[in-house]
Amino acid sequence: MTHGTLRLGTRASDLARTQAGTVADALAGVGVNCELVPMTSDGDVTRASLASLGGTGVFAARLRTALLAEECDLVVHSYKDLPTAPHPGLEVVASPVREDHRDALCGRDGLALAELPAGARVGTGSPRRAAQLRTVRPDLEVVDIRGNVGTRLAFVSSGELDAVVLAAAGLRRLGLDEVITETLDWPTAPGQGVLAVEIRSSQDAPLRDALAQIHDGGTWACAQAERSVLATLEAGCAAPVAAHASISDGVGTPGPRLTVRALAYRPGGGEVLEASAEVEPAEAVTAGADVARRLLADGAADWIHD
Ligand SMILES: NCc1[nH]cc(CCC(=O)O)c1CC(=O)O
Repeated sequence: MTHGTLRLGTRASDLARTQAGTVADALAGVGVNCELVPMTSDGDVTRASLASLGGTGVFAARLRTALLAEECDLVVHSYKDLPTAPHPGLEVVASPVREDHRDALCGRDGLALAELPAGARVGTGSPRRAAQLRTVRPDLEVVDIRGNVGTRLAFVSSGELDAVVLAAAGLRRLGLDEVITETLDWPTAPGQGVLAVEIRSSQDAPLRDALAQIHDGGTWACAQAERSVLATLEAGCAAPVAAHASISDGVGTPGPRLTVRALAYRPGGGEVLEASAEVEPAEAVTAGADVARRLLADGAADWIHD
């Protein structure tokens, strides 16, 4: 690397900065110093719906523009928020070890999902979480919310909502574990809890070598399987789709196995399609595409694309 200190581009939210900070710390551990370059995107400054801003790629787009313009040397995304189409001139090259992939219920008065009274108001901005809530608890009122983690939690502390559902990863990274009243065991969004480090395709071997040292191959294989589901479904991160992969340790067996499970939910809840596969980790992408095609063959497209 020609530069002493690398410029690491991040969205400006507390969570994004914390995520970027974990990458900066990991790089420092392998002898590479970074300074954070926080950037505000349209998605951060408006209350308009994500769809009206041109979809879920708005957060990533700002960082990618800055990376291509050489305003920074690398950027950190939540893999969950990154569109599946590759971006010309850029490459996602590394993911550190995955944080908790699960969803978390943050309820008032310590309440778990089954303990919420009938008619309780539960906030989420995710069509997947809304469909899952409606399936498990059709008697609840699901309320569409937006905003960063602090804004969402404030709906509960203010009494406006009885609970919100958030990614456990974000809460844990922010040190907010104590607001979690239940970790939910339903399947989650492709890439949830995984960070994606992106650089320019033209960048040099020393940077790539440093990133290889903070990379986790198992996390990567799982994320690629999950994203392959999304790509094959031609779904965005706002689709009512869950995909989760995990890897067995391989101890006492011929080698590790990757299991990928994909689900599509009827947006109103109550109906779900499911497919899964178990393969060698090297077959992650093929397995993800395979389970997605089985969902499509079973009629998932109507739920995903409306
Ligand atoms: N779509 C917003 C978003 N993107 C990534 C995370 C959390 C961290 C992660 O999943 O890696 C969140 C917040 C949430 O879903 O509660």
